[in-house]
Amino acid sequence: MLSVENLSKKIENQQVLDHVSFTIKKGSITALLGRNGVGKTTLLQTIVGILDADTGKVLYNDQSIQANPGLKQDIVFIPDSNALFKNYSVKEIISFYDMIYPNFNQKKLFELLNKFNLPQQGMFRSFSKGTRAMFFIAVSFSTQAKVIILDEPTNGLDPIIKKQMLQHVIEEVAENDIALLLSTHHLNEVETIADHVLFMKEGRIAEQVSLEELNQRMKKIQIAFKEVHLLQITNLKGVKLLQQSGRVLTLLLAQDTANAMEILESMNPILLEELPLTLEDLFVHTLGGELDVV
Ligand SMILES: Nc1ncnc2c1ncn2[C@@H]1O[C@H](COP(=O)(O)OP(=O)(O)OP(=O)(O)O)[C@@H](O)[C@H]1O
Repeated sequence: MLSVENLSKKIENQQVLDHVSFTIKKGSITALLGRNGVGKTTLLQTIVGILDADTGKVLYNDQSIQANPGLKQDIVFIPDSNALFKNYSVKEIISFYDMIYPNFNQKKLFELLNKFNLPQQGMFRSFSKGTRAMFFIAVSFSTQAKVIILDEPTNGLDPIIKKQMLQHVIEEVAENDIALLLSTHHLNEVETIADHVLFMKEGRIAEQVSLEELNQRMKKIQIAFKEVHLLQITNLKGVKLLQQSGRVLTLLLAQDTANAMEILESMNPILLEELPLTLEDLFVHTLGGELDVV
């Protein structure tokens, strides 16, 4: 539905986006993940044309957005900061979106404001941070755009409203065949709602996969041996040590899982147990290094 092809962008001589390509599909939620400063916000802003790409294209239903700006009526972007609207009233913000999006549904907006206990009038600057964030999430779905792009949408939301909001996002995407792309640092939220993940590293997409595929491809295990040297384990192809606690090793089997399991079993472990794989394991594996990645 929305394809990004070879998008590159330099800012002040820094290659912030480096040949980024991926596709997001309707009825699907894709999470854009990456460490601070890898280019997530720049990517989202370049997709929607707030920033111009140096090279590359963004296609909506196979048509270039740059060449057909009218296509943007089907795409809505909600930035992580809504400071731009702080001097506007709710009424003015609604008029603004109503003017830009021909299918803007005010009835739906007021239903959502009601559902989430959000103010229906007043100056935007008088709202709390969480209320502002929720307000714009409600606005995004009310545009009835088919592609929704949210930059760190849950920042500032308390756990209860966040849970309600994430549930609402899942329902909207499924019911209205929306393609939703969101950037976040909160991996637990991604596990709750996303079906695809884009791992971004130094301006490039390091990996795009479905969570289902990742879970099939990788395994996390706990294993302990009486007399096997650690190096014998960590030298095995595709085996990564996540943690060591005495004799007990927590391993991520990232490639050729069946073969790695066979070799490990042949070493007569005194403990071998499969553990649930978390997105944090995958994040650490894909983006490398330390555990304090987000
Ligand atoms: N207007 C700008 N001027 C100079 N450098 C910029 C500008 N915008 C972005 N950058 C640089 O581009 C890189 C990517 O920034 P970006 O905000 O896209 O990262 P991010 O992945 O969204 O980070 P975070 O997770 O911290 O929000 C950073 O090194 C940043 O300093």
